Amino acid sequence: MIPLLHDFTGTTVLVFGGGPVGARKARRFAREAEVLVISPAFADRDFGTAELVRAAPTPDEIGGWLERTDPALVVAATDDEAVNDAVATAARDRGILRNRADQAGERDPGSVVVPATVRDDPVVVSVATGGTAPALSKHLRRDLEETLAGAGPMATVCGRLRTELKSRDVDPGRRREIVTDVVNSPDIWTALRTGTSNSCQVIEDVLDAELSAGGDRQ
Ligand SMILES: C[C@@]1(CC(=O)O)c2cc3[nH]c(cc4nc(cc5[nH]c(cc(n2)[C@H]1CCC(=O)O)[C@@](C)(CC(=O)O)[C@@H]5CCC(=O)O)C(CC(=O)O)=C4CCC(=O)O)c(CCC(=O)O)c3CC(=O)O
Ligand SMILES: NC(=O)C1=CN([C@@H]2O[C@H](COP(=O)(O)OP(=O)(O)OC[C@H]3O[C@@H](n4cnc5c(N)ncnc54)[C@H](O)[C@@H]3O)[C@@H](O)[C@H]2O)C=CC1
Repeated sequence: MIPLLHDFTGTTVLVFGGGPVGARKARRFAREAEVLVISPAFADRDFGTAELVRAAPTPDEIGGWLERTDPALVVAATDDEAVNDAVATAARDRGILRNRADQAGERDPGSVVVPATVRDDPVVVSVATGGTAPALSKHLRRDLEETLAGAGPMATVCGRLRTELKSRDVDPGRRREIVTDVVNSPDIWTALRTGTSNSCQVIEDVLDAELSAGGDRQ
């Protein structure tokens, strides 16, 4: 399987199963998509902004739900294997992405897996174990949360610097050098992590240093 980032904005994600696993998947996709959770009962969990629909479809009713809701992705997270099978088959027949929460290993072409994910926007890192050890994915995700502290603001700094340097016609070689030095600077990482400097201050400092160095060179 090959990891990709998929934009779900403006799409519907349909989740079958309102247990803890359905809730976790619903929360995940609700940050971007309209999520509908279909289930006869709902665990006392956070489903994010998902819409909860009380129903217990039989396997031969699953296709109808897909036709009516036209989802970009369907999640099979019920405790009924026949229903999960029907969800996977109905989605495959219609060319819709599908995620089975109750299976690992061998799966249909076109199926997707949900990795453990750390976000410090705009940075995102995901971990998967080929379905072998989801608990390990979770463990590594927690470790990565610490390693990645400050990565979001660092990405913001680099992005704004690139724009600023381009608009000032700094040559591409020098631009790359400046951005690489910023990414490798332990002082800037510490400043962003501890909050002693924010992104704007770091950008201002780097640009000031570059402009005065440019002045010296002339
Ligand atoms: C294949 C996959 C399909 C998919 O769901 O996409 C899948 C399948 C299964 N998971 C099972 C069990 C557990 N899953 C978790 C947790 C997570 N599982 C997630 C993903 C995936 N799980 C995909 C593969 C990812 C990979 O390759 O690593 C995470 C990363 C993402 C998310 O779900 O959001 C999320 C952590 C999120 C986080 O915290 O960051 C825990 C730990 C816990 O709950 O605390 C346990 C119990 C401990 C254990 O068993 O390891 C079982 C057995 C069920 C049973 O025994 O009945 C199956 C089915 C089977 O193996 O047959
Ligand atoms: N991928 C993952 O991360 C994990 C996957 N699992 C697997 O996922 C499945 C779900 O896990 P949990 O949420 O803990 O189980 P659960 O048993 O707590 O919840 C299952 C939900 O499915 C609903 N349901 C039953 N029949 C249905 C139907 N016809 N249509 C729609 N919903 C229906 C139930 O009302 C219940 O809300 C488990 O059977 C297990 O195989 C379990 C742990 C982690």
